[in-house]
Amino acid sequence: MTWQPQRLPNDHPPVKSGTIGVLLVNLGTPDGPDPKSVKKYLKQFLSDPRVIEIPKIAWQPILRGIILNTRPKKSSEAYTKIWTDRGSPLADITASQAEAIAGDLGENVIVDYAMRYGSPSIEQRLGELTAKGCDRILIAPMYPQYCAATTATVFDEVARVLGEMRWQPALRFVPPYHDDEAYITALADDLSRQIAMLSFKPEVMLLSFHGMPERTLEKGDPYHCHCHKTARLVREQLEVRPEFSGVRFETTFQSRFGPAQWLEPATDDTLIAEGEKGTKRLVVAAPGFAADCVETLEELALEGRDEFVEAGGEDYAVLDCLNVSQSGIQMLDTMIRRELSGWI
Ligand SMILES: C=CC1=C(C)c2cc3[nH]c(cc4nc(cc5[nH]c(cc1n2)c(C)c5CCC(=O)O)C(CCC(=O)O)=C4C)c(C)c3C=C
Ligand SMILES: [Fe+2]
Ligand SMILES: [Fe+2]
Repeated sequence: MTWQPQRLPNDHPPVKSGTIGVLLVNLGTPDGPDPKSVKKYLKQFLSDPRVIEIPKIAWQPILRGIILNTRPKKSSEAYTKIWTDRGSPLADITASQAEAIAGDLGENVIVDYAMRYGSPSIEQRLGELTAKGCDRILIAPMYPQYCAATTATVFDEVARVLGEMRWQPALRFVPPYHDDEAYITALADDLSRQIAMLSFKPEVMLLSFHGMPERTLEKGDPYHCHCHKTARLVREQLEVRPEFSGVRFETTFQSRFGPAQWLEPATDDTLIAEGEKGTKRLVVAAPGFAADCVETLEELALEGRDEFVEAGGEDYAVLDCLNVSQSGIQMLDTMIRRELSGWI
């Protein structure tokens, strides 16, 4: 008997392939600013062992018994102040970033965004991309500085989702870009543009990064070093520009959480110390955030102003993150094109 090729069953499902996906991933945000939505979000976020590195058996009773009964109310007040009719600024800006780079990469590339915690989830978006035929996917964690609590947890979740797929796409990840020339130049140009628009010339510029427990540094997390390298490279580009002549640069860490020792100097303590020692004009930039969020719009812009002014400061401004600025989108486009090399 001669060999016959095996015939496919008539009901073989149609399979789509040949498309490339790009998924921008940022931290996440509640679905609404109300305490219930914030509680749901914090429960998911703060249950991640990459974020709180305390054994589950010790941490879960504290989280469920104390934190989730107190923090949602306080955080909800902060979210209420920054919420817009387009929802959470973090999700809104990340969606706009995806939209802005989508057109440039060609018809065969689908660009979308996901939130590591909350929605749209990585699971949902990976499902949608593969259903649209993306058999190659580039994941872009929107964190310039590598940190286990942010960058690594995106990888963990992508791996978990792929673990449930029969036909997995080929995957690439955008590496941390804390010292990438495209990022440093975009930051320097955008900060210069914004400084030129201020009504005052600052004496001090704080470069404020999100904090981390200090012990993560001892455990080998490169986050602290990445932040300091970004700060040095941006400062080196800025201090030779006329609009920054005489400006003193300081690097600080914000958003302390819980009783453990966090990276120092703390942004809030520094704002108070600057006001008390006679600094009158101060600006803050937050280069570690790819998009404005509750930490920049509320903690820095609102709480930070009060702290500085109550301590004796006068003029205060928080500059926008790269968001969808021309420099920011050009930088994302450059990095994503580079990481898609050979695919497009
Ligand atoms: C940019 C990098 C970030 C690191 C590093 C990071 C570490 C980290 N964060 C918490 C706890 C909270 N963070 C919260 C908000 C928040 N954090 C980041 C980024 C990093 N976090 C962003 C972009 C945001 C804003 C989200 C938004 O919806 O706008 C919050 C929630 C707000 C609040 O209650 O204050 C918490 C809590 C820990 C414990 C941690 C490191 C271990
Ligand atoms: Fe955070
Ligand atoms: Fe905060």
